Amino acid sequence: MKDNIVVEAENIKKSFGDNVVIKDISFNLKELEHLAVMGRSGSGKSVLIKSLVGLIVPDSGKLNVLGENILDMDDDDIDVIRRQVGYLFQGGALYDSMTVERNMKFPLRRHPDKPSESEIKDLVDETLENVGLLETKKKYPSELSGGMKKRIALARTLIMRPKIMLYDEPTTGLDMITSAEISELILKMREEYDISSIIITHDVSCVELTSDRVIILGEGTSLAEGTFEELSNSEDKDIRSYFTMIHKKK
Ligand SMILES: Nc1ncnc2c1ncn2[C@@H]1O[C@H](COP(=O)(O)OP(=O)(O)OP(=O)(O)O)[C@@H](O)[C@H]1O
Repeated sequence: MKDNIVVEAENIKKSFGDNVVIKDISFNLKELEHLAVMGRSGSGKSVLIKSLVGLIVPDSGKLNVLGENILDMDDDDIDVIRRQVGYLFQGGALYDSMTVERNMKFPLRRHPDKPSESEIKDLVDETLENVGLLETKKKYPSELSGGMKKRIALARTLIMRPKIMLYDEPTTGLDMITSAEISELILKMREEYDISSIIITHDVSCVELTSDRVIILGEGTSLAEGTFEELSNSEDKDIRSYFTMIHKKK
């Protein structure tokens, strides 16, 4: 991990009408760091990471992503940042009517370098190879298992070579072995592509395997911050409880 800070959030606040979701949250993400974000359903985890790519605009606070204050940006400038931040959505939805290959090519239309056909083919092949699924290129999503779909969705995000990855519950709905494989893949992708990541998850094993640091959100704020070791052995039983079976599933 390096000391450069790639995300800096200070005193973020966000309400939807009367629903105060984020009262006051500050955190940062260092280059090559893996930060896990835990918290009960509805604690604002997704709202927080959506605000990093301009999908949700906080009511107040400071938000720097890759050195840019994204709250002061117009849509075109946010788009430049967005291309460098990969977002693996909860459903990780692939287009069912397209083969894996076409799904992979889809985001490249927005690639600023406008790669040639042969460069696109190389990018698709290399990225699929890296998630171990080159052989699925001509298949449709309906022919793939849940774990495979997740890998392809990840590959499709990685094809843009993001500097930051935002994972929204990457292992939800997968069995324990497949979940562990996805966690391993998250680690491998950091090595391969020098990515810093924020990983929202309820999966304690995923936190243990992937994270350098953990924050727990609750009551609109950060309830605790530390390593997996520190928080899972916390003296505060409420904090420890996030690492027990009760919180493994929603
Ligand atoms: N676009 C929106 N408009 C209105 N309310 C919203 C919007 N997005 C989120 N919320 C509200 O913000 C709260 C937090 O939602 P969020 O999805 O961030 O929770 P979460 O911690 O990610 O939960 P989960 O673990 O279930 O995914 C919820 O009460 C939700 O209804």
